Amino acid sequence: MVERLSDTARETMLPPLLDSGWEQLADRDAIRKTFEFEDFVTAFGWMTRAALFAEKWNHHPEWTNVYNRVTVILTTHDVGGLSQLDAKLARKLDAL
Ligand SMILES: C[C@H](O)[C@H](O)[C@H]1CNC2=NC(N)=NC(=O)C2=N1
Repeated sequence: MVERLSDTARETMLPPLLDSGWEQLADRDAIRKTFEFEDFVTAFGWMTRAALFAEKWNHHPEWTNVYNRVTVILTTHDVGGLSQLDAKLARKLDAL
């Protein structure tokens, strides 16, 4: 059962993500990052690989793509805020 991140969990999980370019949204409990690629095909290829993990983990990003940029927002709808799954997916997106 996935749960909203506790204050203690946030203290360990969020700093590394903020260091790698994720930011917390002011108006909801979510994180956002814009990934930039060489061109549209590279961006879309990355989205395709990311989508396979999202589907495997049943945890899906809110994202938009404009040419070579993909803006990703992560939050866990089932709990109304950030959970471990968001940190896990964020780390995967950074690594892809
Ligand atoms: C029914 C289905 O398992 C849920 O809607 C899953 C699907 N993907 C999801 N993705 C995200 N980001 N948050 C969720 O709460 C979520 N829930």
